[in-house]
Amino acid sequence: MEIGVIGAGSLGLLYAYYLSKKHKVTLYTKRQEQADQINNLGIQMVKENSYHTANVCATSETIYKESILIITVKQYHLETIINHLKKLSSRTIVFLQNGMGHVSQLASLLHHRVFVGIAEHGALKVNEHIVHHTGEGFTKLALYQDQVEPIHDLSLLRNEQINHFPIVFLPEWEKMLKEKLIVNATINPLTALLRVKNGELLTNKYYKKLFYELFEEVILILGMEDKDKLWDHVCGICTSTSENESSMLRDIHHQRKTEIDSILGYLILNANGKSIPHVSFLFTAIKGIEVR
Ligand SMILES: NC(=O)C1=CN([C@@H]2O[C@H](COP(=O)(O)OP(=O)(O)OC[C@H]3O[C@@H](n4cnc5c(N)ncnc54)[C@H](OP(=O)(O)O)[C@@H]3O)[C@@H](O)[C@H]2O)C=CC1
Ligand SMILES: CC(C)(CO)C(=O)C(=O)O
Repeated sequence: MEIGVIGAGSLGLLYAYYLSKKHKVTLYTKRQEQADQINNLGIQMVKENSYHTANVCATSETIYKESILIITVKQYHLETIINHLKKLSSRTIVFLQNGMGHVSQLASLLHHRVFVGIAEHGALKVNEHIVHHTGEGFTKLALYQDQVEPIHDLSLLRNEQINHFPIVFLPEWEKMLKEKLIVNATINPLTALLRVKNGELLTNKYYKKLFYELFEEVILILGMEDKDKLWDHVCGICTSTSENESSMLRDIHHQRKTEIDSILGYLILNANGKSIPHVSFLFTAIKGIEVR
């Protein structure tokens, strides 16, 4: 299959590397200098101190000619891309962003087959063409909204699995995104504000109290049932990533914009007057840190 990956940051380099094992991949960069480096040197993927190289074609031209496009830019860069996608003929488009800010924009793309997904991998861009695969996980995909599932191009991804890069398809897009949102809405802003690794939210009893109170507000806004099971899920991820800095903490350390608008901002927009003091406080605190 011909696959275009749009956004050559941490996740885009990782996905282009693995997908190129079985497919013809074009990686769309923002800057031509990055595309030139990738074309000259390939993508290098580092895992447990060993380097692996894949030759992938890269360009900064927004031609997007492939029948499958995987979007790996941050939430706050989606608008430009979505404006391009609106004008393209029908194809399969996959969104892999954390948060749910993009969901309201997907209605303008319904002439395409739109999938939303969550990436459980950990990826860290080392430089323009090298990516560190810091944690293995599933890519979970679901068809967005009421689109009838056709025999879609992505079926091939399900059938032709790539080693260390499993892809699964789930039936309920909203449940899938909400479960991931709960993780990112609790772990990310708290670790970013407290400047701690994920695991400390469980080992420090005061932080754990805040963590649980925040979790309760997030569940309330999303109207989720099965609170105990979801709390176990969030704690499980916190434990398995205990030595990680969350992406929001990393963004703050590197003085980059965070994805807070599409995580807690999205929740505030959907709170319908519910009492959510922790969510509101954390949203404003992270926005304040961004400005600083
Ligand atoms: N990294 C990870 O482990 C995971 C990330 N995610 C999610 O995936 C998404 C991407 O994250 P991540 O890869 O870490 O982010 P990065 O910031 O590393 O990568 C985003 C890339 O998109 C590029 N970009 C921005 N606008 C455009 C454009 N118009 N055309 C082409 N490229 C563009 C940026 O280019 P430039 O650098 O030149 O500005 C950057 O290279 C986020 O929503 C994140 O939450 C989810 C799970 C895991
Ligand atoms: C799962 C978690 C919290 C891992 O750090 C993450 O997705 C992130 O940091 O954005």
